[in-house]
Amino acid sequence: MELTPLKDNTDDYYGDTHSSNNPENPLRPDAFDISSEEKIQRIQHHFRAIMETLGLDLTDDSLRGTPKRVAEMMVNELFSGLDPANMPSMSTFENKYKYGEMLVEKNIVVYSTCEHHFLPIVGRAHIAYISAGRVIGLSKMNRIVDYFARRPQVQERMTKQIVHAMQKALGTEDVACVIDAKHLCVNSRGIRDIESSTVTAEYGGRFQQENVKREFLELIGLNTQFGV
Ligand SMILES: Nc1nc2c(ncn2[C@@H]2O[C@H](COP(=O)(O)OP(=O)(O)OP(=O)(O)O)[C@@H](O)[C@H]2O)c(=O)[nH]1
Ligand SMILES: [Zn+2]
Repeated sequence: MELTPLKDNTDDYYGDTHSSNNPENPLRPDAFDISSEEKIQRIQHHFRAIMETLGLDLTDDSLRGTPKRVAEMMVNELFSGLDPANMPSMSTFENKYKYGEMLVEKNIVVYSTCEHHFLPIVGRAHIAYISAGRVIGLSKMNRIVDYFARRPQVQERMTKQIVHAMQKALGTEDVACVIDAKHLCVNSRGIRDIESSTVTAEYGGRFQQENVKREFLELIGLNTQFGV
């Protein structure tokens, strides 16, 4: 795995591929050719160079372990959702009780990372579906959010990915997801607006109908006067 050379020495790399229709994260074809252990070693090496470039003394007791700590955190925690091997099993069951209304799993905690600045995204996700014969274990909805959140992300893509995964698992289009999250890249740097948060929504199948959408938004406690 050779690293892509920078095009020049300027501040490029904001990218021009903010494609909203493609819910896949842009991954290199060789993304999983090397092991997690190898990734940790390489990131450790690069992060040490970043710290040294900043002028930090890596012989200091408190800083010595940081490159390894950061590398392990990235590969094993923050970005473990890049690896499809870590996709949670999405156990579904027969809808024996014939529950035909929407089911809402709300206030699911979201910890993700903004792919533009590598700063945290922190918020809540709300998921709903209407069974077409199968029901899903409640915790699986929390797990699927966590899986897609553990990637460098943009919120719009993450919202769509969650809906797609649920639709696939349940065999129905009738799935919706709303995410309300704070982006630390907006809150703690740049414009430094600590109050604003970002709301994204994806409505599949019957959730595109006004009354169904409204019921969902009312159940999760969002003011529907202006729609979302
Ligand atoms: N659409 C979208 N934008 C995001 C998300 N997370 C961060 N951003 C934005 O990505 C943009 C990157 O813009 P740039 O102008 O290249 O970066 P920047 O110079 O750091 O921008 P400022 O934050 O305005 O200082 C910023 O406006 C971020 O707020 C996200 O999940 N979705
Ligand atoms: Zn950002």
